[in-house]
Amino acid sequence: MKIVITAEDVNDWVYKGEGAANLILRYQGSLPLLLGKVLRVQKVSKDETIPPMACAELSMHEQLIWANMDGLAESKSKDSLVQIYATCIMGPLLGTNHIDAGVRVSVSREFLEKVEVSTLNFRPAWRIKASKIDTLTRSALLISDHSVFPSNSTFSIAVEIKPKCGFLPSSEYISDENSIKKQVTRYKMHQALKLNKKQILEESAYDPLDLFSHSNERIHKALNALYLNPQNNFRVFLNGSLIYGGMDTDTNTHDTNNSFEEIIDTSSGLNLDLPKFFELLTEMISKSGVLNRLLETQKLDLYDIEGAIHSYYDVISKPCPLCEGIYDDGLLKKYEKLHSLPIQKSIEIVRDYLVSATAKDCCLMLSFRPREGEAPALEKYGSVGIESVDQVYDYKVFFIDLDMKPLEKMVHYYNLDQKITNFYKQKYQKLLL
Ligand SMILES: O=P(O)(O)O[C@@H]1[C@@H](OP(=O)(O)O)[C@H](OP(=O)(O)O)[C@H](O)[C@H](OP(=O)(O)O)[C@H]1OP(=O)(O)O
Ligand SMILES: Nc1ncnc2c1ncn2[C@@H]1O[C@H](COP(=O)(O)OP(=O)(O)OP(=O)(O)O)[C@@H](O)[C@H]1O
Ligand SMILES: [Zn+2]
Repeated sequence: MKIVITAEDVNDWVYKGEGAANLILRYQGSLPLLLGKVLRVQKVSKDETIPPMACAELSMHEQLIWANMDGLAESKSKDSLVQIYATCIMGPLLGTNHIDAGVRVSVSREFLEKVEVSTLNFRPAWRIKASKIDTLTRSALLISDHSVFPSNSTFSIAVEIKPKCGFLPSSEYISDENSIKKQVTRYKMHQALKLNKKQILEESAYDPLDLFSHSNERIHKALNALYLNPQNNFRVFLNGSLIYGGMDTDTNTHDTNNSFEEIIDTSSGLNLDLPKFFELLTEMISKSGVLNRLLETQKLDLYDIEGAIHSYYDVISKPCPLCEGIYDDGLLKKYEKLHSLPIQKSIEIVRDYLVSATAKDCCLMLSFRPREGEAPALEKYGSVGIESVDQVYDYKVFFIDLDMKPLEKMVHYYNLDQKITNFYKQKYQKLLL
């Protein structure tokens, strides 16, 4: 059945959240087909000088990168691109059972225009300033609401985590002056820059290396740090409604800690105090193994942006402006080695870098509910228990936001990397003085 969403349906769709590139609406109407679904609507930047937020149609060079990749290069619309990319490229890497590419539905221009107005009061001011709904597009993605555990039970809890990059790079192409990148995580260094730009109120103590470690103690520590300073890395939903963390990165949610603890302990019927809540999450993360696959995919970035950027210029057949300004013979030799690789190898380096970028930016949605009675959950769900609680929980884990990153973002990646590293080095040097 072809689904067409028109202006008459606007009251059935309410704001759920948004990222930089998409706005998410939750269905609150009565059509059984749409119950438990969200609609992912594309946005456009209000600043025309900023490159597109996501690939619309593939550029000539992108077609080179994604040639022979399951119909990607031939894909004509952005939605089908998003779907094919999530299913065919990210699926095999992350596990197809953890991926939901959704279905494309038609949306009318009037519907999108009305959504633009109806969501205004719910959107963070800085997001409104930066972007608006793309009213020129004619389709959107209908996806299951993964912040709800699909069952008849009375409630479910979901935790959304944006883990970011979980390893320290060791590429030989990182210049000596940036060797700090091999010792301090990108997340930590970026926090310093974000604080300086007033994008956050305080630096987070979250260390992605803890979350990706195989130590339950360190995973627990990471969750605790995410909880204390959630930014856009941690959110909790009760029955699909946000109860902890915000859509606003600089919202300080410390005041809401008490009510959150009360919800997970008594008022929701979950009966978990905070340490047990984290213990349970830790079990789900460890048992599901999803972070292992995510890390492997992130590690496709073997060359670091300091290496991959040179291959990028070969792919787009432009002289490398970076090599023109390097006077260190040793370093120049290394980069020349990259420039002399066969074009297929350069393409592979850039493609792997982009796939890794998606894996460094996606979110995990872990949803669970206490099992009622003896009945085991469906096979596709996992189950966990912790010693301190006499209860089994059924859970599922889904990745969200597995969008392809545009090739032309490579220059932005290089510039941001240098900015983050230089700022951190400066700060670090100041501290040593
Ligand atoms: O570069 P980063 O690490 O800051 O990541 C960007 C994210 O910032 P973060 O640091 O997680 O707050 C950024 O998130 P926010 O807008 O800050 O919530 C986006 O996810 C962006 O991706 P895209 O432009 O939507 O494709 C992300 O850009 P990509 O680098 O993933 O392309
Ligand atoms: N399928 C889903 N089920 C439940 N909630 C979702 C779903 N998809 C997205 N969301 C919510 O909406 C938010 C924004 O969605 P999404 O990450 O897809 O946006 P984006 O613009 O692509 O993000 P980014 O800024 O990383 O590019 C998520 O952080 C999550 O809270
Ligand atoms: Zn070069």
